[in-house]
Amino acid sequence: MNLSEIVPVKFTGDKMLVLDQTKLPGEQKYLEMTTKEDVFVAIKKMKVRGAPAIGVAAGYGLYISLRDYDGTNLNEFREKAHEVADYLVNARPTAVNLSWALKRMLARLDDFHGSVSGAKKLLFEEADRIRKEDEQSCRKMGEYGLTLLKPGMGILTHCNAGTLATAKYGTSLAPLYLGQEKNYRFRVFADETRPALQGARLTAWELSKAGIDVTLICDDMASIVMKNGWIDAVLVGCDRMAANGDGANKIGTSGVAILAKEYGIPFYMFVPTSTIDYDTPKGDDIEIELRDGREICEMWYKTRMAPVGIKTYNPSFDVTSAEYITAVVTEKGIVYPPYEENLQKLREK
Ligand SMILES: CSC[C@@H](O)[C@@H](O)C(=O)COP(=O)(O)O
Repeated sequence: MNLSEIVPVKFTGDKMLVLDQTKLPGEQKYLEMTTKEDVFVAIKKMKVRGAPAIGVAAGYGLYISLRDYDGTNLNEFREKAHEVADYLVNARPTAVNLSWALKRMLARLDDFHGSVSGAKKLLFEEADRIRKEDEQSCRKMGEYGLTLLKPGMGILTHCNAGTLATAKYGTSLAPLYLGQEKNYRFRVFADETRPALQGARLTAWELSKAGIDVTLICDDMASIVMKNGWIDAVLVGCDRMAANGDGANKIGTSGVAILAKEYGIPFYMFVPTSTIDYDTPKGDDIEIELRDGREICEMWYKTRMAPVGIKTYNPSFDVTSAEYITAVVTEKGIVYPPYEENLQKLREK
């Protein structure tokens, strides 16, 4: 498969299109985004999901929400841009790439002096730059990540940090794609990742489409595949890494990390620098999204999975404590503990 065939967010002509990931793997359907509400709902309902892809959607989303502004007053245009950003930033709380991308767009706009049409052009160009940089950054993470792996290794994944979650390649799946080009023959075990099934619906789909050997397991099977000796490394993405190296990722990730430590298996977290939040000192300070309980009981299945009216608790992410992370792979290189100190050094690179 050519990875360019799977693009979660794209601009075709003057249309912003989002691949509706809630329909995958059954249907590949693009939705056109024409308003800020379309973009907000697409992010909230996880039609576009994965931290970097959410950042890309936010960038283009800001642009499409403002391009029909028909005034000529730049200050008023800026105010509107801040209003739209304040709205979009609330679509989901955990992945820092959402606020990171919006802040970056607004900073460019605030520094700009010229016409409103020039400001619109600048916003589009900045959104496009965020997308292109993400693609390059994923490629670099893939190259660094591959240096940690050997041909034939067994790999465990959790959630989807693949091409569907980024501009291209993915973060933690990028080394698998680059390894595939070199005939590394990895054997991948993909956790299904309840409740939204990103592992089953998305990771298993994109890896198998690429011809990579992938076996789908339920989340509660991670321990047995580790015990069987089938896993040589765990590769996961990240939604927000605190300054001390604690990393929030899809619910269940911290359990996988604890298991990996128990079995002596390296646990690698792939974190573009756009996902590091230096303003958040530690994992406990990261807001964990709580989602609708219907995801647990009915949403992804044809029949109900639980009694009507059952109480639910549905946190969408958890924080893996830095002590369980063997290394953090970024586009600027691989970072080892002590994270507090070594993540800071990345800022100078
Ligand atoms: C490169 S994507 C990294 C993370 O965003 C990913 O692992 C993840 O947890 C996605 O969660 P989701 O709820 O599907 O947006």
